[in-house]
Amino acid sequence: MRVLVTGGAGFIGSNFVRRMLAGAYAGFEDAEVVVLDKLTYAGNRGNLAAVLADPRLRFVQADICDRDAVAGAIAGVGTVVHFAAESHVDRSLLDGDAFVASNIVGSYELLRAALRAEVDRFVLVSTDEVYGETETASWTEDFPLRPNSPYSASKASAELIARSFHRTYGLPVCTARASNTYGPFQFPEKLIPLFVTRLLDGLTVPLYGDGSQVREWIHVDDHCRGIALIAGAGRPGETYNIGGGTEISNADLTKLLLEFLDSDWSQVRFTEDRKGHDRRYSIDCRKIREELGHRPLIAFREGLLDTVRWYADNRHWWEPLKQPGELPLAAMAEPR
Ligand SMILES: NC(=O)c1ccc[n+]([C@@H]2O[C@H](COP(=O)([O-])OP(=O)(O)OC[C@H]3O[C@@H](n4cnc5c(N)ncnc54)[C@H](O)[C@@H]3O)[C@@H](O)[C@H]2O)c1
Ligand SMILES: Cc1cn([C@H]2C[C@H](O)[C@@H](COP(=O)(O)OP(=O)(O)O[C@H]3O[C@H](CO)[C@@H](O)[C@H](O)[C@H]3O)O2)c(=O)[nH]c1=O
Repeated sequence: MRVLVTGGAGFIGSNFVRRMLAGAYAGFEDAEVVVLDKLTYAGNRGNLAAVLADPRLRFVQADICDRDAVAGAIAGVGTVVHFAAESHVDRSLLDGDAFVASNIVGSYELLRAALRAEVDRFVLVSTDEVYGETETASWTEDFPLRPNSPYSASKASAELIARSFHRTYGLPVCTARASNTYGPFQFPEKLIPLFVTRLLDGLTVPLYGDGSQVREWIHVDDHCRGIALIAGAGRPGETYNIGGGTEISNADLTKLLLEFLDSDWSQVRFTEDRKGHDRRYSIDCRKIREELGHRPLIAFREGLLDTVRWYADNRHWWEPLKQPGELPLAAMAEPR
């Protein structure tokens, strides 16, 4: 069986490819993997260093908007797992162009190619951010989509196009909406790797607003296992939430990171809030648990501590990725 993994050189995609080639996913033990990745600022061939020499892996550097490249990469593929996207909310607030191109147009191109290639399964990796924000409820899959950032709106747009391909043409699409994901190889722009790498450098960390916003966190291994279960046995046309079950405010998460890194609250700088900042994300994951037997296996505190250790041990990986001054909100952070 051949599996096309778009965005396989990014954070979650590279973890997924390494685990798949290690035989971690039932039904995919003999899979050949084609990685299709443009290698944007967030993509790094080195993320796949452990498996690049594996003869079952083919790496194609191309844009998912490139029709001919996509047609070439998808030939002979049975399952598509579509991770490739612009993924950082703050960047989408500065400039949405790449988000519309990659997340909407690119997803359309892949769906179009998957239809022509008659694939058996197309997993669209979406996000819980498409629901917007919630005060008290935990979202089930049938909650309305109310995305609030250009990023989440672009992801919701891809979902709607995918839905139309299922309804109109019968393309066997499944959609996954996972919560905030953490673990090794995450680009040091998202909260956890940004704060960990800055604290390792002895710098302050920029906490947006009053730090009371709540996110639900899942370890990347638990997220990827959910995606593999959906790829193997998800029902076509269905959407599955994948959550970690740990809700925590950004301020409390920051306290944990300070504790792990022997730092204190004087390292925290409150900054201007993110525009349109969603207050709370929370998902109900009964559907994937009952249908596919998925539940998170990695406890948050242990997973977070392992992740902190990984960044401490892998400075050579993140040191070249530090980009002072590029992000809009980096203006609020001290220069590196
Ligand atoms: N990180 C999270 O917390 C999280 C949570 C839920 C869902 N997701 C979704 O999971 C997917 C992966 O997220 P991530 O955090 O690993 O992202 P990432 O930014 O680390 O990686 C994205 C990858 O996609 C590639 N890419 C981007 N545009 C491309 C294009 N036009 N053509 C080909 N490749 C392209 C990049 O080079 C990179 O390798 C995304 O679809 C994201 O929306 C992320
Ligand atoms: C980068 C940064 C973030 N924050 C806050 C904003 C959020 O409330 C919270 C987490 O921010 P981020 O790490 O950027 O993640 P968030 O915006 O929630 O989005 C993530 O989680 C989503 C899933 O919920 C994914 O779809 C996105 O791809 C992923 O980036 O921390 C800060 O307070 N300071 C910061 O410097």
